[in-house]
This record gives sequence, structure tokens and C-alpha cells, in this order.
Amino acid sequence: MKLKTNAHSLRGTITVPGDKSISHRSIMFGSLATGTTEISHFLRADDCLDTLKLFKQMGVPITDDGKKITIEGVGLRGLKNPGKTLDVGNSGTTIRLLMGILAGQSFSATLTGDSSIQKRPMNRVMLPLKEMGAKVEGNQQSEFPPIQVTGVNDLQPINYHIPVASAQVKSALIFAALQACGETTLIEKEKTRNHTEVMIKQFGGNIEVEEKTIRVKGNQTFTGQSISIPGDISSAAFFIAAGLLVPGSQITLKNVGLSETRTGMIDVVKAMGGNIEITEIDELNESGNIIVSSSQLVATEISGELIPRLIDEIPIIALLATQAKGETLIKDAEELRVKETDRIQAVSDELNRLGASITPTADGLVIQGETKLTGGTVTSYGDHRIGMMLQIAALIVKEGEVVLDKSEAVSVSYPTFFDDLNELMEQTI
Ligand SMILES: O=C(O)C1=C[C@@H](OP(=O)(O)O)[C@@H](O)[C@H](O)C1
Ligand SMILES: C=C(OP(=O)(O)O)C(=O)O
Repeated sequence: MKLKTNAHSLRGTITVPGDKSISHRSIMFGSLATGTTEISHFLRADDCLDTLKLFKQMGVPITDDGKKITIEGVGLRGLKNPGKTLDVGNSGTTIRLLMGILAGQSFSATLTGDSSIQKRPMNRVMLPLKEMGAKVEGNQQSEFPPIQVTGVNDLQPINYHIPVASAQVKSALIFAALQACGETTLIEKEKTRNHTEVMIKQFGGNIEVEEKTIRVKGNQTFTGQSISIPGDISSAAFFIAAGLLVPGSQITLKNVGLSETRTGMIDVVKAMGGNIEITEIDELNESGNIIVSSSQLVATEISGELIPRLIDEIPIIALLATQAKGETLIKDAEELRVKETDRIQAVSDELNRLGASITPTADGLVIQGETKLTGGTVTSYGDHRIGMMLQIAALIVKEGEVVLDKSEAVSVSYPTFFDDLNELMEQTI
């Protein structure tokens, strides 16, 4: 696909689609609750539609009237044998959280996904689940999908230090702990997104969180709820960057989720001297509007506990750094190597192809700025976030064409991405 280049003044207001992490979890808790759950602003993108499809295949009545999703919950242990392999598509969140959920059900099921999923590490979930007494096996004794999970009814609680900063591992273990006999204690390496913990309380359950320690008791019951999902800050991130980079721009992003565990990019943009403002904050729903305008940026350093608060935004932050004065250093981000693709390699290879000066390291990137980006042929590698980052990069290319291979990957998290961009290119304030 030929990308839009040489953009002038992106102006106007958009509402980005619903949060991906919260959308997945709303289907899961709605299914495991008793009673009716109604979800509005659900993310109808490939990853979350795959989660929805799989819970239907496990016997949960779920309907979509185009406005809201309605779920008739079957209770914590009420899922049914799907009678076929559960295909999670491209979604790491779906496969890992489902492993924890299936560990305590009353049937055996196989989980698989696309070629990217079949390379993503699963021992991080399988090993602690086995400690809890779960029966879970990877393909030919490896840690890779297809994964077979055979539910057991006597899962044991554990005390476990999670060795990677991962909300997916934490959430999978919380789902298993909810079905165990006794209290599980989990200690995080770094604080990660807390949507599972928040939703447990929202659905009437109990969970104790003290800094990085989480305590959760087994055999809880959940009650169906009405959920309104805020916009996804990880999707908003692309238009935050576009507003900062394209001269003469001012963009308002409405009703974006602002959980403290997700707002690392806002802190980084401020540290880089970007014009960014948060308005109309709704404390209860942890959401608000984000307003950005064109800015001269300076380099920064990103590491440590900040990393999990912006893990999915690193590709687009790397693009910002190519336009910031000085050397930006990103470290402690080795998790990027095991996402939909190796994002450290993908970001440096593809942006360097367009004229950037980025050196990949084992756990991050060293980025020199400012560099002039020029035309070229690039690929998303089938990774949605790499594809969207490259379209925003193309906006500041003044000479030559930018052609993107595998552009269809954006539908994994943001099917209306190119439409929203067109709208901003056409709107006037
Ligand atoms: O729990 C979640 O919803 C997610 C957690 C993160 O993955 P890890 O837990 O593997 O870091 C993130 O990258 C992913 O997009 C969504
Ligand atoms: C890493 C991501 O998702 P997942 O792990 O669910 O595939 C992402 O959306 O950037």
C-alpha cells in the first residue's frame, strides 16, 4: 500500500476505538460472571473479536447489536468443551489469559494461533500454572503453541515472584488463582497494567493489591455488569505522535483511557518538551481528552519501571526520537523482542531504511536525532503497531514515496486507523 506522505497540519478531533486490554477482559469476566453483562465501545478489531468468538465456542451466549455486546454469563466454571481447537489468531493476550482460565475448567482444549503466536514464549505462563497443579503442554514438549490445557478441579494456590514484567502472565495466574482452593500471592517484577485487578472489583470480587504484591482468593463469584470501555491510549499514541511531528497540527483525542499503569508515553512526551495537555478528566472511569500540537522535541532516556507503562508505545516513541534533538536511549525493553514480531529489530531496520539513525541493543534502542526521513519500501512484518508507526513516519517524508507491505495488519487493533487519519487530514478547526 502507498502511504500518505508530506502532510500539512493535521487538525481536529477523533475518538479512538475502545481499549484492547479492557475489551478482552470484559468478554472474559462477562462470561465467567453470573447474570447479564453489557459492554459499550467494545473494540471490534481482530484480536478482541477472536476472544469473543472463542467464548461463544465455549458455550457462552454473546450477542452484538452493533452498539453494545451482551453476554449471558455462565459462571466461573461454566465454560463448555468447544469440541475443536481454539484459534486465537494473532492475540497473545487471548492465548495467555485463556490458559489461566482453562486450567480450572472441566474439559481439555487445544489453543493455537497464527505463525507469530506459534513463536511466542509460553513457559512464563505454563511453568507457574504447573506449580499450581495444572495440566498444560506445549507442542512436542516445547513451550510453543499449540498448547493443550486439561482442566483440573483442585488447583493449588501459590506464592510466586513473576520473573518478567508482564500483565498477561499476571492476569493468567490471577484467573487460575480465582479457581484454586486458598489464597494465591503474586509479586510483580515491575508494576504492569492493572485492568484485571480493576475488573475483579468491578464485577463484585475481591483482590488485595499492595505495591507489587497481589493477593487473590479462590472460588469467588462475579456478577454481570454494565461496562463502558474508554479509548485505547495505545491507539491514541499514533495520533499523539502525528500531532507532535506534523507542522501546524492540533489534535484532540476524546475519552482516552488514562490508567496510571498505561500513561508512560504522556510522561515521555512531556520530558521531550512536547505540547500535550489532558482535559475533562473522569477520575472514576480513568479517562480524559488528550490535546497535542506540533512541537520541537528533545532527546530523553526511557528505562526501568517506565517500560511496562509504555511497552506497546515504544515503536512510535522511537519515531518521535528520530525527530528530537540529541540521543535517545531506550533500555530494559527486552520484552519487545517477543511481541508480534521482534520490535527492536523491526523498528531499527524499517526506520533506518527511511533514513533514521537507530542502533538496536539487546534490550532497547539508541536513536540519534534529528534525522531527515525519505521515501522507501518498508514492511510491517504483519505487526499492527509497526505498520501504524510507519504510516506516521511517512507523514513527515517530504520527498519520494513510502510503500508499506503487509499494511492489513493494522486491523489487529485499529481497523479504522487509515480512515481516522484521512479525517484528520481533511478536518479544519
Ligand atoms: O495484558 C494485556 O492486555 C497486555 C499486556 C502486554 O503484554 P505483556 O504482558 O506480554 O507485556 C501488552 O504488550 C499487550 O499488548 C497487552
Ligand atoms: C503485544 C500486543 O498484543 P498481544 O500480546 O495481545 O498480541 C500489542 O497489542 O502490541
